[in-house]
Amino acid sequence: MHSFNPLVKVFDNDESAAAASMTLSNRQKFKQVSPPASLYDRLERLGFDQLRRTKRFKKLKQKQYEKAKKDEKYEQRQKSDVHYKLPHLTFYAGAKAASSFPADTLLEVGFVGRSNVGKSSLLNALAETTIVRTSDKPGLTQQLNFYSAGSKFMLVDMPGYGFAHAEEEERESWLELIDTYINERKALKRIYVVIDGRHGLKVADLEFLKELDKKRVKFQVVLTKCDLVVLPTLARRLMVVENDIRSYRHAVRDVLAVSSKSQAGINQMRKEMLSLTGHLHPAKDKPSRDKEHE
Ligand SMILES: Nc1nc2c(ncn2[C@@H]2O[C@H](COP(=O)(O)OP(=O)(O)OP(=O)(O)O)[C@@H](O)[C@H]2O)c(=O)[nH]1
Ligand SMILES: [Mg+2]
Repeated sequence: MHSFNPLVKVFDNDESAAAASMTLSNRQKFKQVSPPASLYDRLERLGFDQLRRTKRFKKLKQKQYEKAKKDEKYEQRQKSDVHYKLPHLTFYAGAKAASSFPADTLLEVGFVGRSNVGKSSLLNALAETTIVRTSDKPGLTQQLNFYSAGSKFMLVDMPGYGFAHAEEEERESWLELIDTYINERKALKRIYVVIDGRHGLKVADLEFLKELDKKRVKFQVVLTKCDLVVLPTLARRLMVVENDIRSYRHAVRDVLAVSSKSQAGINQMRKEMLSLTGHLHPAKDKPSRDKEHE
């Protein structure tokens, strides 16, 4: 007698079956991981202390967690927090075709990811600005947009991949443009692959990561919209995604967790970007009134 395989019954193509099997195994992986108290401590320091704890979490972890908080080192780390600032962001160029890419004179960091995950919002949060257009509807960014950070380096916002509602032709042309940019751009220092923290890596993401790895482009995964999950889910998500990308040779091992809405994790990401581009000059935190000015 044949054993029942729900994947064969429900899905009639390989990609859907792969998606389903990944979802199932992700769920299993999720149940299995047990984040250590030090991870909760790290997330709290990043600013995720406002996230809701579940009752189960409180029961399991609260003692360990409170102990970590009382730790002397934790107090010192809290006190040494500084506010990092990106140089003032201005729109530099937009490109619908490779022929319109500006000359690559400055180092660049690119932001890619599925539509609507929050790439453009992340640029705004990092640079403490609102100049990058965002929308609650997927597919707003339709070209490569180059933003100059105080003539020091560039942030490059890209259209989303895996956007189901765009015309097939349009989607293909966006992918081609992203592909050409990644293949040819000498100034490209790093790609940030932005993932929705509620969902983790999808099939389209894994395919994209595989391509990046083949191209030998250094990339780092960033979980965003992390304000929309509870703290134990975020901790687990981080562990699962970090495990999922272990086999990619060109992936940065640490996965970043951020929220453009609550600002959690944003300061840490700024610090890493400044360090990456050779412009890390920490300045003591200033009153918020001054933060709007360079
Ligand atoms: N709660 C929450 N919402 C967010 C966050 N980041 C972005 N959003 C919302 O998500 C929606 C999409 O944001 P965008 O920044 O336009 O997304 P995108 O990835 O640039 O989208 P495309 O340009 O279409 O590829 C907007 O409604 C944002 O307000 C976040 O960290 N938390
Ligand atoms: Mg966008």
